[in-house]
Amino acid sequence: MKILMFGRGTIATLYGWALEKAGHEVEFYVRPGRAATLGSLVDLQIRDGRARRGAAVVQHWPITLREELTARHDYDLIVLSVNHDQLDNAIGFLSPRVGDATVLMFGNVWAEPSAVVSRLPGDQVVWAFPGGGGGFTGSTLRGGVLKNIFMGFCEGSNRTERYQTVRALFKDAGFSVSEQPDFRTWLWIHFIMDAGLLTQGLAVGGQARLVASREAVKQSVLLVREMIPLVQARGGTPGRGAALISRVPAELLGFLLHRLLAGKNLYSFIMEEVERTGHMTRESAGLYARDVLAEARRIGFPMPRLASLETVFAL
Ligand SMILES: NC(=O)C1=CN([C@@H]2O[C@H](COP(=O)(O)OP(=O)(O)OC[C@H]3O[C@@H](n4cnc5c(N)ncnc54)[C@H](OP(=O)(O)O)[C@@H]3O)[C@@H](O)[C@H]2O)C=CC1
Ligand SMILES: CC(C)(CO)C(=O)C(=O)O
Repeated sequence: MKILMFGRGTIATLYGWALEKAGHEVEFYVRPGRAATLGSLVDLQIRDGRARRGAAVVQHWPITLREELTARHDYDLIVLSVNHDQLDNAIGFLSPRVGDATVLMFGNVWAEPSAVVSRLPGDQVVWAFPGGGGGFTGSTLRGGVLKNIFMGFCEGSNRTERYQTVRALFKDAGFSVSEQPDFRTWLWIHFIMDAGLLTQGLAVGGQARLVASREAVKQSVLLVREMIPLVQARGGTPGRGAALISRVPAELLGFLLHRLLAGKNLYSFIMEEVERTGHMTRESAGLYARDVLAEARRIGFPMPRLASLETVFAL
């Protein structure tokens, strides 16, 4: 398969590498003028959750950057993994250039998913979310991929041939796919979990401090708990996981989440690399809470706990 990763960001590079290793032809679209600065080599210092014990990968990886994309391209798949506030712009650029490619939406979304992709041909859009992460320092990529990725359906999308092809692409590359039928709600719940953790991280002076404190992790659970009804108010249908967050004592949830975040596992390693590389600035981390609070205010939904931390995440 011929694959275009949109941008040469963290997720695009991690999964571009994994897909190229699985035998596909992978290229990166970067903004005009960026190829020379980015260079055609990435230093990978990552861990691969598909291998035993998340084996380390240290490799100089030559990549192909493209600064141009016309509608007459021959890519089978375009992987769109940009920050949620960059989606509108990226899709505006892509919409007249999609051609016959499948577009894989592969990152955070907080707006209405069907509205986000409304300028793309609906039957060419497939939804997924990465199970990996990290960040760049210069041309060195630190982080990793978990074995699992998430896929699912938003309004108007379903188990089409294109969906099956993308699913098979990842499975054949050694990933396991966790299928979430109501992907719209899944994306929103994931987003508020990011918002809770990132906001509390900002409140205590960084994700490393958050992870070191069971109390701070518990506070992030309370933030997420407050946000779940907002997802419902927007028409989402939070399932069992969200019900657990709402009902299980925060002390216990804080304890369990703290164990996951502070434990020696690939997920906590990846989150440490996000922090260590400075991938999230104060501004980008605060964006999650700003967007959640803006939506709450837009629909008149009270969110006192989050609002009380506004000075922490305001611009
Ligand atoms: N990093 C992580 O640990 C994780 C990230 N995610 C999610 O995955 C998504 C991608 O994140 P991540 O890879 O970290 O983000 P990055 O900021 O690392 O990468 C985004 C890339 O997209 C490029 N880009 C954005 N808009 C355009 C455009 N219009 N034209 C050309 N290039 C563009 C950016 O280029 P430029 O620099 O020129 O703007 C940048 O290279 C996000 O939704 C994020 O929340 C999910 C799990 C973990
Ligand atoms: C790691 C983080 C918060 C930042 O990129 C992220 O985007 C995610 O896990 O969804």
